[in-house]
Amino acid sequence: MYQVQTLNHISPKGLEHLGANLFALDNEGSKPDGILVRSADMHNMELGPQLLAVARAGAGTNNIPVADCSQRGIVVFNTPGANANAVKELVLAGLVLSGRKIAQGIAWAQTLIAQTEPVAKLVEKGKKQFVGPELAGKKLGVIGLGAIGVKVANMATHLGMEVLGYDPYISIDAAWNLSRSVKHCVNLSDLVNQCDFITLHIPATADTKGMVNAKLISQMKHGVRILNFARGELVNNVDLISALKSGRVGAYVCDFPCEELLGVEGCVCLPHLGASTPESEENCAVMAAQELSDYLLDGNIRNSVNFPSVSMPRGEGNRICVIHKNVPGMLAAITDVANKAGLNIENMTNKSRGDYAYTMLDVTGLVPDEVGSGLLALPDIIRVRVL
Ligand SMILES: NC(=O)C1=CN([C@@H]2O[C@H](COP(=O)(O)OP(=O)(O)OC[C@H]3O[C@@H](n4cnc5c(N)ncnc54)[C@H](O)[C@@H]3O)[C@@H](O)[C@H]2O)C=CC1
Ligand SMILES: O=C(O)C(=O)COP(=O)(O)O
Repeated sequence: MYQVQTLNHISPKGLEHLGANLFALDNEGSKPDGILVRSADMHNMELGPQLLAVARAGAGTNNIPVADCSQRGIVVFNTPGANANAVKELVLAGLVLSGRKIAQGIAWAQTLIAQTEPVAKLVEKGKKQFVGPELAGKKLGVIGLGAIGVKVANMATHLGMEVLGYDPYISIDAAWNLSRSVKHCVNLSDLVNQCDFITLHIPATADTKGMVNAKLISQMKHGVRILNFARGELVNNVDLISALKSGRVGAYVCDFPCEELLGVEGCVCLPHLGASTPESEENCAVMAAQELSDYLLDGNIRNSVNFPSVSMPRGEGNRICVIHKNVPGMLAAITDVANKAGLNIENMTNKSRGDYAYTMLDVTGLVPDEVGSGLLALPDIIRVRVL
């Protein structure tokens, strides 16, 4: 029986994939084998030595100590693309919100109730303060053309916008899915200096944190409207607020409110609603639960952010799963331990990713305890499981 701890509300449709005969679900989870998480911050959590995997029901993994997990042989999964449509639809709202002063208009309309003049008359008199531009014919810059960025870029072409995209690491899949009318920018300056609207769809990493700062803003068009449905950390808020005050930035629509942004004119804050649809919550939960189950039960790795994708159909016999450093001689050392125990290796697979690698062996014959301890005694072996 595997213990699975949920750190956030996870759609019950996903949890159904963790059958009660094999998995015990627990919110408190004193010693979980697996963790299911959305945005809960895990950086200061103590992760026990028994923890095998963390599955993020969503895209961003900056709330998880991924490097530390890698060193300890904890596999971290996410659910690529599972909430992309939900975010795309909210970006559509964000585009309109950033131009048409809808949030300000709604807030103003609410104040009319207390006035002496008829509301309809006040509306017609006051509406001119909320005039804002249309999207059609304007230039949209999409920074990051992954699961969400591609959907946003393609959608904007259907709104009659001219779309420019920037992503130096674009995947082949994403490139195939991108509309041919999206213009490819090879550097960021090229994109930011001509766009009326700019939308961010990149992960928060050491390289991207604070990337929208005074320097980048100074290269943007006067009055540019910026949308951030990616992560708050991508933007230097002090620089952004000062650009909103000077009018250099016309509007900032952001899914990540924080103290300094609230109440700033021109800033529209949403409470991290990008993925908050029943459809997306269900998609993410189902995918995360399946990834976790597949790894805990069979050792297969799919959609991990820190270990390679490795899977084999399960046959008869036992499976030995080894997480190790990506250094020469490991395969020979691992198979040597299996041979010495008299095991016949029926199938074997090995893949590496950066500093780490993963090897799975399907063997016939009972696996004696010495195999596990023998493997763990080898240098550069991080974790061994016999399933
Ligand atoms: N507001 C919300 O509720 C949600 C926010 N997100 C955020 O959006 C981000 C993107 O999500 P997905 O599109 O699903 O991820 P993804 O991994 O499919 O796409 C990210 C893209 O960013 C690109 N990229 C990385 N560094 C870059 C850089 N310096 N410049 C330009 N491009 C760069 C990558 O090559 C990749 O194509 C997530 O990491 C997460 O932080 C994701 C889902 C929901
Ligand atoms: O998937 C992501 O990166 C998100 O930001 C969504 O977060 P959530 O699952 O709604 O807490």
